[in-house]
Amino acid sequence: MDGVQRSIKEIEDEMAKTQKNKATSYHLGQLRAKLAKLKRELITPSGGGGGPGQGFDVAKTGIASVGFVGFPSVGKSTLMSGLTGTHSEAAAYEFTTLTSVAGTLKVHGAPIQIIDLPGIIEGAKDGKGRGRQVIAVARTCNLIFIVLDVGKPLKDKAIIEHELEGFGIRLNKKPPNIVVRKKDKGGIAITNTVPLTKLDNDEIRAVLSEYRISNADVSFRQDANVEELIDVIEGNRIYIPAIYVLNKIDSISIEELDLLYKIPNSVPISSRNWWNIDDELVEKMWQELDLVRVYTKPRKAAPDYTAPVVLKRGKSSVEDFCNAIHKEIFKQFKL
Ligand SMILES: Nc1nc2c(ncn2[C@@H]2O[C@H](COP(=O)(O)OP(=O)(O)OP(=O)(O)O)[C@@H](O)[C@H]2O)c(=O)[nH]1
Ligand SMILES: [K+]
Ligand SMILES: [Mg+2]
Repeated sequence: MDGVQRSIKEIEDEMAKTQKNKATSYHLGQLRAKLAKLKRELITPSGGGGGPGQGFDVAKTGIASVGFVGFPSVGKSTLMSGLTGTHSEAAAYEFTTLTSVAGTLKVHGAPIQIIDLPGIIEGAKDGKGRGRQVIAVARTCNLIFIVLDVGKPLKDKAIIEHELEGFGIRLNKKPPNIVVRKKDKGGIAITNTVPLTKLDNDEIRAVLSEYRISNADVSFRQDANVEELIDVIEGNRIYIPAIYVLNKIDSISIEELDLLYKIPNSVPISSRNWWNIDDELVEKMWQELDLVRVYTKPRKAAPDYTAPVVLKRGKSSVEDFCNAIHKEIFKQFKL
């Protein structure tokens, strides 16, 4: 354990033995903020070597990208090869895949980049295995498939979520509706449009002070917790949708399968037998990517339904459309 990791452990231990109440909330707020700052050091190491993304970067193609994250041998490569036709080696031993392998899947006319990645293990974000590089690629994707083996305990799910969270990725969450507006003077003014049940003023002040913010208007428009406040102050969080792909259902019973359906945002599949993939998984992927198809209609002719222009929702203005076909067209359009 290096210095940073030891400090993290000390703070976590102290937080664990500190009961939350009025008297301790300032102190707990301070500890939370200190912890977040230390974790940031872990993921952005100063000095060369081992930086995120090294040797692993994927040239982005297509309209959106989906990255596969999971423990070794859960079936990521089997699924990726089947979806895209691009060969990614699959085998019964762990760490078969050693780098990123990208392919393309066409969904409703839109080319989607599918990125197979090496398996990750607990401690990945702290530099174990190739975890950092894997997570760094995942950070750049529009959607993450968290691939799990239904034959293994589902505690894997919590471990992977923790690894991604530790790298500033927020899964299936919206950016917190909190605004911190720094000023030159005037001290701290805290306002809220909804009651705050998870945070008190002391805790908020402790966090701000830990980040050396002494003059700011802070407005809460949701019942936020301390983590969400810190996320807004840190500012480098990435909000990505995730689907839990529960693979190898061919190896379990119907009763066990019923239980799996209770996991939110999940799709049980078998990549070996190709069950539940084309209709269920690919459709769910399409929904989560939230893409918009625009059909072009030549004058005095029927719309062309074979070649839609695909845009991201919220980025589907006439300008975005023109940009998608050709940047020059938009310039002409403005005249
Ligand atoms: N029973 C069953 N086995 C599967 C399924 N999908 C993959 N496998 C097997 O699981 C093993 C691992 O598959 P891979 O596709 O290499 O898994 P991976 O997650 O890419 O593994 P790494 O690259 O090592 O992380 C292989 O022996 C596959 O044949 C499935 O749906 N059912
Ligand atoms: K494998
Ligand atoms: Mg693989």
